[in-house]
Amino acid sequence: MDYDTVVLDIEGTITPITFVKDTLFPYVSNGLDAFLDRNWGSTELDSYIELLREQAQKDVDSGMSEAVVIPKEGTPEEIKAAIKKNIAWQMAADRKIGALKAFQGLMWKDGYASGELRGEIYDDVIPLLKQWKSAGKDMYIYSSGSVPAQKLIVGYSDKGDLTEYFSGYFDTSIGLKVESTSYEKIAQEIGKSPSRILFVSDNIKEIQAAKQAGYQVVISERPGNAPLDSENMNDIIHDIKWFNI
Ligand SMILES: CSCCC(=O)C(=O)COP(=O)(O)O
Ligand SMILES: [Mg+2]
Repeated sequence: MDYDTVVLDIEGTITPITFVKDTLFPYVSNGLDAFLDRNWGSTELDSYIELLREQAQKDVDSGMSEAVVIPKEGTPEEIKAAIKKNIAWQMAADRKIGALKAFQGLMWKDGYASGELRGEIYDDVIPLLKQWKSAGKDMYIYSSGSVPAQKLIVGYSDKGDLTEYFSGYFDTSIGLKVESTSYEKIAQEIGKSPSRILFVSDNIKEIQAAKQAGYQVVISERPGNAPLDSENMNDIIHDIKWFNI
């Protein structure tokens, strides 16, 4: 494989899915009540609630009967109850939607700052980052987690601050990870030909989208990742030890 740029997924690739499901998500679910009470009325929180509200309206408009609307008017208790219901619903569905991901990132910021959270990074990632760096390759992250959340997970990781390795970060504001146009836009933004970029992810749909955009691709197969659908794997490089690339 000959490439000069690497784009990495986070969950299921450089970070165990268990860290996200068993640590990051419960941090949000368990701390939401207190977080809302602590920050209620702040301009920052209001802007994130507005994103959730707009998304909920879009969901309703697109016919999602289970969507939970967040009212603009009402007592703080009524509005908070709707926010909690909205977030619980979205998190149960593990939605990769910008408004939810932004809100999660906002809450995680406190956890990383206090030391309660520390990003879990697979041991084999560090030697690879070093190898790629010394070979002059540029490294980026593309994750459904918000860009601030990405910077936190690699900035406050159990392997130290890894931000020095990354030239940039992309989230779903550039487009969904399962759409090939997102990868085309990333290539344009970083000024590289897709054929010179290697994308690594655990998600076959993301891999297929990147491949369709002309990227080189490698699937990350980690313990605990969702089983890969072999029917969709025909012309996709499948390397169990993706760190051997
Ligand atoms: C980087 S934020 C924590 C992980 C997360 O919420 C997420 O959705 C990660 O998805 P990915 O695209 O990295 O598989
Ligand atoms: Mg992933």
